[in-house]
Amino acid sequence: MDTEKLFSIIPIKNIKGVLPKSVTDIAVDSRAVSAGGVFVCIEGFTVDGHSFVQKAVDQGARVIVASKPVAVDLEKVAVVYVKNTDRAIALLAPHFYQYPSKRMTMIGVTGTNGKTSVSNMIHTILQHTGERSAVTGTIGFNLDGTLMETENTTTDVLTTQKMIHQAAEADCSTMTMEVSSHGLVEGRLAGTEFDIAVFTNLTHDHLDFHGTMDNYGHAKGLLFAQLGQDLSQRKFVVLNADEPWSERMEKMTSYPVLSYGIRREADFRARDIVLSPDGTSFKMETPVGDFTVRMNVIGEFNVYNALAATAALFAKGMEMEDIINGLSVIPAAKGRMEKVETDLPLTIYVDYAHSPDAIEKAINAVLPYKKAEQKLIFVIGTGGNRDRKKRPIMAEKASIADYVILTTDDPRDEPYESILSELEAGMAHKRYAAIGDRAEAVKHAVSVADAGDIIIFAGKGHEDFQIVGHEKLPHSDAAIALEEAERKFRKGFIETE
Ligand SMILES: CC(=O)N[C@H]1[C@@H](OP(=O)(O)OP(=O)(O)OC[C@H]2O[C@@H](n3ccc(=O)[nH]c3=O)[C@H](O)[C@@H]2O)O[C@H](CO)[C@@H](O)[C@@H]1O[C@H](C)C(=O)N[C@@H](C)C(=O)N[C@H](CCC(=O)O)C(=O)O
Repeated sequence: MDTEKLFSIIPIKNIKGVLPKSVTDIAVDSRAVSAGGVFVCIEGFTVDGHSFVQKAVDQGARVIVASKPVAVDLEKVAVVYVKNTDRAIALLAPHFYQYPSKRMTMIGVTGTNGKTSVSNMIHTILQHTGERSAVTGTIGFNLDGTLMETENTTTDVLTTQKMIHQAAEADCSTMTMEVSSHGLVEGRLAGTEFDIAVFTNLTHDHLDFHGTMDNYGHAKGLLFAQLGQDLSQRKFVVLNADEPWSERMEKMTSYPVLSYGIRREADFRARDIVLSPDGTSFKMETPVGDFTVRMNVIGEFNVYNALAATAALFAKGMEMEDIINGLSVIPAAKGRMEKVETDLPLTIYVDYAHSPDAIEKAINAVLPYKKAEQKLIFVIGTGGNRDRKKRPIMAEKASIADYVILTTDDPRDEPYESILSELEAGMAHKRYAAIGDRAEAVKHAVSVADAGDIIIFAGKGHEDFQIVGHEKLPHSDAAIALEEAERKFRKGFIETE
């Protein structure tokens, strides 16, 4: 890109050295700098990008954007000094990629729970009708079937613009993004203009970051500001009518609202819901008539997710028949009440639930069809050095299960004992074990299970690691549970080690 054009978008304090005529790329991570590119130094929470300038130069950077003095060979590299590099990259990133969000229908999904499932439902339904679609969030960036890993649910502003650009270049008609409150507050969505904003719910989570529920709710509402002002485009807000926070969200936007729900009046409302271990069916009342929905995913929470996805796609202008057809092929989102395939006499689910509300939803997904003779064994863990207030509330919610195993979920460098004792404080009965090592906790869950029982492993979901200390160790609840179950239930099982 022409350098003068690129930097015309930001206020500059001064420039040292000579700017090249053009630059090839832009990076905020020194490890991602390419020859002839720009490196923008970001002052992070843990490290300061200014300390990686030499690395960026060694990688071939031609221009450095900095807010503090940096020592470089000005014969080879130019330095653009700005007041605030966060602000600079928020402007440079969408400018560099030519505002790609304007080239597609952009759907943003926010809320404490349901973001991943709703986003992936929207994506699957679109693909089912042959539309090219991209989706990004906790599970990664899925561009027309190819999945790429991402660091965060909502990625940094540069990665976000790059992904949107890639989706637009691949001729996707729609991109759906999971939007986290961290992402909104930290400006990771600067330059992203959404057409449809979906809000699912707001329950206790991330209060270590936001401080209060009011701040957390306000952060979620920032998504509505991302709808932009281009009124020639169809714009809608989709709100959960059964969620008390939706009333406040509605006051934060002037765009038309489509509501969905089960318990209260809504534009998209489910009734006659039948929940079973193999799927869910219900009648959906919509502004254009009633439809029968059959889905392979389980639990009432997935009825809410389906309603949210339907309202968003209706807002986009999709035919109801196509939406209903698409809902019938939705697979469980990776790690969201995902049934682990096995012919052993156990029903095992892995779920990402790591907030009190999500735990309640996971348990309620199986209670309607759990037989009296079946035990529900529930394994929960919480992360170390994060939102400690939610720990006892999570354990209290988990107490509905017949047997609970309290453990850790990325303990980081917090001792097991403090995590477990804060969880134990919330337990409403004594039918539980507290085991810090997650692998041992998983094995214990299988050891206390009888044939026919149900086990839910909550917290890790799609993740295949456990962060202990500063190390990211490989870990899979499903793999450990299956191995243990083979040993316990399969006659003639031969130990391989
Ligand atoms: C607290 C927080 O938001 N941290 C985010 C932040 O980290 P940070 O400010 O510490 O940045 P850093 O990693 O120290 O790096 C600073 C700068 O140096 C650069 N650097 C770094 C190393 C190097 O060798 N070279 C280099 O140039 C980095 O690219 C960066 O530009 O910027 C990083 C890069 O964008 C994020 O990955 C990181 O998210 C961390 C991993 C995180 O845990 N975030 C959580 C709190 C989060 O954002 N969660 C939400 C919600 C999820 C949910 O809904 O459950 C999410 O959207 O994921």
